[in-house]
Amino acid sequence: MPRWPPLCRVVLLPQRRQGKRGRKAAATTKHTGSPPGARRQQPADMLSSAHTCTETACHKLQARKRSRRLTRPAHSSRDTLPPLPAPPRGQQEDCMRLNPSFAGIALRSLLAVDLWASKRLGVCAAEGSAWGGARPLMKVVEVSGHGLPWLLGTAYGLCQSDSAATREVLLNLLFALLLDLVLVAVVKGLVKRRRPTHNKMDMFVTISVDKYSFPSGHATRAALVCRFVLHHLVLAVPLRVLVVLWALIVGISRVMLGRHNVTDVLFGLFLGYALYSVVEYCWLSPLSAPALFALWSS
Ligand SMILES: CC(C)=CCC/C(C)=C/CC/C(C)=C/COP(=O)(O)O
Repeated sequence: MPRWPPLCRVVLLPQRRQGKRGRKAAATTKHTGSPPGARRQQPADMLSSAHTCTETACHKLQARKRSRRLTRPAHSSRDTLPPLPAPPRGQQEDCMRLNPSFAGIALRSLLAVDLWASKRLGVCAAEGSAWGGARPLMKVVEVSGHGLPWLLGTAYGLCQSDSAATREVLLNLLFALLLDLVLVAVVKGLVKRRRPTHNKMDMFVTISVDKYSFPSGHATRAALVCRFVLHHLVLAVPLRVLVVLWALIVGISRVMLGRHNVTDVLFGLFLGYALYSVVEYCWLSPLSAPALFALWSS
């Protein structure tokens, strides 16, 4: 059997069905590697045919088997060409690596920029870093957005409150904080993105999933609490501005301390903001959760 050039699919046609013109074409193809009348392949064509080359590489084995199969008599009941079988799994992965999708390239580029920017912005990651002197202050900001003080403070306020309205708001804040802890733990456990390598693991009280960084728990909490407070507390404008600034500073401090990449914080802020809408939707009141409120008033 003749050996055909690897790019040439003409070889896959059975000789007996080609006729005179077909045989001539096949002869030309054998000699030049391209069908008669076809212009010579230009560099641009080669670029655009990269996919074909990859596909051919992936199907090389299958094409050989297939051409062997085509030597059977033309009167065979299976005269028509069967579809090419899917390449084995390993070869499929090679194809994907050689032909990354636009989304894949965009995501990889975003992550590369994210890592680079996060490293540059981690100016308080250690005492010896560019802004190492500000590290103690950043750690105070860290504690201000930590889950434990917020949970303990809300629970304490709930125990002390003597008005039904305050109790309702604090009970919902407690519910929101717990929901946030669970959601962040689930996403961290699923995504399993490691914290930046320049992070010093000297954080105030952590749980097991806190070895992961996506999303930032501090950022979700800051955005959630910020929306909650702005919605349920009557505050003067300067105080409202301070609350928003606090949430932003908590987010920024996560990157400056080297705890997180920028995307962890951005997604965290988005998640916390969205979570508040869920809390509003599931708002607990003496009407929707009478047992819970009865328990508290007794
Ligand atoms: C009731 C209970 C389970 C309390 C746990 C409070 C706690 C230890 C929360 C973890 C807060 C924390 C360290 C989050 C990590 O924040 P990132 O911004 O570093 O993701």
